[in-house]
Order: sequence, then structure tokens, then C-alpha cells
Amino acid sequence: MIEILSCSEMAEADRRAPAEGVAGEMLMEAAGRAVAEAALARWPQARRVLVLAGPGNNGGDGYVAARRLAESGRTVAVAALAPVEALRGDAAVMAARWSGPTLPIGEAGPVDFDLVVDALFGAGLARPLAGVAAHAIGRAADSGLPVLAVDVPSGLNGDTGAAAGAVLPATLTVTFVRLKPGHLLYPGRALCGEVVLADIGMPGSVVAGVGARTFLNRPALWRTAFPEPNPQGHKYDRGHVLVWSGPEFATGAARLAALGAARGGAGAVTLAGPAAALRVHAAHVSAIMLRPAARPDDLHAILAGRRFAIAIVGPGAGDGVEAATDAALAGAAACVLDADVFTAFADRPNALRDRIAERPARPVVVTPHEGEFGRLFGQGGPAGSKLDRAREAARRLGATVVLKGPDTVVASPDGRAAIADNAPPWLATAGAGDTLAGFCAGLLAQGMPAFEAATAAVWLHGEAAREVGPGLIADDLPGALPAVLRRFQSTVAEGGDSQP
Ligand SMILES: NC(=O)C1=CN([C@@H]2O[C@H](COP(=O)(O)OP(=O)(O)OC[C@H]3O[C@@H](n4cnc5c(N)ncnc54)[C@H](O)[C@@H]3O)[C@@H](O)[C@H]2O)[C@@H](O)CC1
Ligand SMILES: Nc1ncnc2c1ncn2[C@@H]1O[C@H](COP(=O)(O)OP(=O)(O)O)[C@@H](O)[C@H]1O
Ligand SMILES: [K+]
Repeated sequence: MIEILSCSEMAEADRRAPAEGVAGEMLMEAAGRAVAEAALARWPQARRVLVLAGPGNNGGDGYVAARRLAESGRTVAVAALAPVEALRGDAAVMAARWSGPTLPIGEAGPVDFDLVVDALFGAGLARPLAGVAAHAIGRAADSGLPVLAVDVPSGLNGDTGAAAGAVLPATLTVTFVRLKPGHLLYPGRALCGEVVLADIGMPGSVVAGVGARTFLNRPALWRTAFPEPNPQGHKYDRGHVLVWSGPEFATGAARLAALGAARGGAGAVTLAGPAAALRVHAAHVSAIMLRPAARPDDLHAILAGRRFAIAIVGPGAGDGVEAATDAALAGAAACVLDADVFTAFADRPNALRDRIAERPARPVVVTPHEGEFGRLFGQGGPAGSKLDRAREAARRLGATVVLKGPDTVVASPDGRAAIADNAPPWLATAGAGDTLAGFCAGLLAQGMPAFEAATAAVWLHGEAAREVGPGLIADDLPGALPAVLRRFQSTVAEGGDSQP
């Protein structure tokens, strides 16, 4: 279940379901039942439940949950935002099946309850919450009671993970069919609390028919493209990664990228840069080769001598970064551009785009964090959610974009995008991004396509950080990769996934 559906894609699936023999009423019954079951499982001691019911289908789910909870012996009251007569379609049907107490929302406070079920607004939120609805969620939030959100916390935009107005933070969110971007993108991810994805009987064929282009970043997304070493191969079959190293006193970043590339599976890795910098590298590395390049332009000759090389430029690149980028784009089979590249091309994304466009068949992966993304694009840069911005950036640059953070988005120029949810907070440490650039290059070197290499690298990076645990420094990440790869390979052998 790796597709992520936008609110409109989910509505499209709803519209298509009846043609496949699944009526809306069946879906709503199943959704409300899933909410009630989750409430009973998570809060078995809660005797009195207040259900906040909105004017649309989210409210309809709430009426079903109210009935199911009452049937299981709970004392339930519905606080309705709209009079029952105003409801339409399936929601009206479900409200009619509810025979327990219903109060106008302004008259029902969360006093004397143990749990609030938030079924005010879901995927149909059309504007910021105001008036009586905003007042009601304010009271629910202030009550300190646990909140179970139906589909998404009311007030949260399910597509963007942002809230334009008031929002009711949830302890637990029960959503249906597939995750939405807002469950994964911050601040939405935090506002959802724990997320339970319930199967409500939506046929897989209906979901497939919607043609989603956004995915959860899990091995299922890229496993079939993951490189398998040829038993009879030699090291150069697994590619050669060339890392441009800046000056003597800033070698760490390039070295982390080089180690990342080697652990990521490249057959050979070379650090190229000024001799003084290479002397520093020499004191630290053994498996990594060193190649003097007094000036970035020397990279042209080094790359010309290689049939297949992946270049990393940016980590600790220093002054010559633009020339090094030019040489890499001109001579490497694929490039990973990071860090200083975004400073060199600050406010000139079109200059970078034009250079990338000169060799359209050679994949380029760019790996900015939010600050670098803003620096590169400047005023007039891509707008909208993190997902929208990464997608638009990939389209504009003609490159695979890895927009890093706790909810890293990878976007391909072909429109596909993936959101990661496995990075622990201690991954936010100096040098972690350099290692990620290396992991990505190591996979590109083995022939993995750019979107798959970038998504796999991001996932492995998050897993490596979990493997190390709190206290992690970036130096730990390359060495943590073998354990992660071993686990990944054994789940592949079993045909499974290390995470669902
Ligand atoms: N396939 C699915 O995923 C299913 C979805 N279902 C539910 O259907 C929900 C979507 O239903 P709807 O499309 O009816 O949308 P909602 O129930 O989220 O809200 C739509 C209603 O709220 C009004 N509204 C929107 N923003 C408002 C605001 N700020 N202030 C006041 N009124 C506002 C709209 O005019 C409309 O009447 C999902 O979130 C989910 O809970 C379930 O019934 C089961 C099936
Ligand atoms: N709050 C967070 N939780 C999890 N991962 C994070 C968080 N913030 C940043 N990261 C990850 O940490 C890494 C930091 O990279 P970056 O900012 O480029 O650092 P550096 O340039 O020092 O290498 C990225 O992979 C990013 O996705
Ligand atoms: K809700």
C-alpha cells in the first residue's frame, strides 16, 4: 500500500467504487466501524464518548462510529455542526441510523466525556475553520481529552500537511484506503498523532485506476530496481564514483560522501582535489583512492579517461564549485549535486537547468535541504506544499530532487514523487547530508535509475540512523549500512518488506 492519494484522488476513487460493486454506503459503514474499533482498542477504559460530526461524509463516518460505539456499550453523544436535515447522501443515511442523543455543537461541550472523536472535516475541507466549528475544536483541545481524528485532524489540509486556520491535534488518526500527503508532511504528521490505516474494502483496481504518482518511500517502491552484484563481475562493473574535494581545511564533507558512496556499493571511489587536501584525506581513508586535481577544470581530463563515472560535487567543495559542477555535468555518466552547488547557483536555477539540459540522457540528482532549496530558487521559486515544491523543482531543473528534512521528498522530472517517514530526529546532524549524497551515488554507480537510487538512498539513510540510534554522528552512517543492507536483502529473499 505504497500509493499516497491526494484528497481529490481519494474522492475520485470514491466516485469509481460503485462501478466495481462497492457502494459509498458500504465504504462509510466500514470506515465508521474501523474508527469505533480503533477507539475501543486504544481506549478500552473510555466509557463516555463525544463525537463531533460535520456536515459532509466525514460527519457521516462519525455517525457510524457513534452507533458502533453505543452498540458496544459506550455512552455516546453526537455534537452536530449541521442539523441532520441538512446532511446529504450517505451521511444523511448514516445520521438517520443513529438514534442516540444529538446536540447542536454549540451546546455540547467535552465535559463529562473520556474521549473525543473528531469527525468534523476530512478530505473535503475547503477553507480555514471559523466560527462555531473553530470554537468547538478549541474547547476540545483545551479539554485535554484524547482525540481520535477521523481521516485527518479537522482543520488540517490533507494534501499539504498544513493548517490555514485552527486545527484539532489528534492522539490517534484513523484514515482509510491509502495515506494522504498530509499524514506524512510536517506539521501534519505531528498533528495526526499515531496513524492507523484501515482497509475499508476499496478494491485495489479502483485505487490503481486513479493513477497516483505519489508514494510512500518503502522498499516496495524501488526493490525491483535495487542492484544485484554480478557473481562474475569485477569492481568496475559496480561503477566508479569521483568526489570533488575542496581545500585542505574543509575535507570532512567530501570524505563522508566518498565513504557513503563506497558503502552504498560503488566498486571504486576516488577523491579528487588539491594535493594538500588529499594529504589530509590520506590520513583517514584506505579503500578510497586519491587523485590530485589542482584545479576543478582538471576534472575534465580525469573524467574523460573513464567510461563510466558518477560524480559528486558540492560537499565541502569550496570556491571552485561552479567549475567542478561544469566538469561533472560534462563528463560524468550521472551526477549528485549537493551543498555548495546551491550557493554557487544561488538565484540562478535556470543556469543550472541549462547546464543539466545539455546532456539530457545523463541523470542528475540534487539534494538540497530547505535552506539550500530557498537559496537556489530565490524569489519566484516553487510554491505550495513540500511535495508540490519538490515536484515543481524537479520539473524546472530536469533533475531528480531530494528535498531533505524529517519528511524528505524525492521528486522525479517525470512527475513521480515519494515521501519518507523513517528518518529519526537524531539524523539531523552535521555531515549526514554528505553521506546521503554518497549513498545515492553508490547506487547510481551500480546502474540504478535516478528516482529509484535517490529514494532507496533516502530510505537506507534513515534506516542506518535508526540502526545507530541516539548519539549518532555522521561518521557512523557509512559503517551502519551493511547491517541495514543485510536485513533488507534477507527480506527481499523472503519476498517481504522490512516495513509494511
Ligand atoms: N474513500 C474514502 O476515503 C472514504 C471517505 N470517507 C469520508 O469522507 C470524507 C470526505 O467527505 P466530504 O467530501 O463530504 O468532505 P468533509 O466531510 O471533509 O467536508 C465537506 C463538507 O464541509 C464543508 N466545509 C468544508 N470546509 C469547511 C469549513 N472550513 N467550514 C465549514 N464548512 C466547511 C463543505 O462545504 C462540505 O459540506 C473523508 O474525509 C472521509 O472521512 C468515508 O465516508 C469512507 C470512504
Ligand atoms: N528533524 C529531522 N528528522 C529526521 N531527519 C532529519 C531531520 N532534519 C534533517 N534530517 C535529515 O538529516 C540530514 C541532514 O542533511 P544536511 O542538512 O544536508 O546536513 P549536512 O549538510 O551537514 O550534511 C538529511 O538527510 C535530512 O533529511
Ligand atoms: K476529522
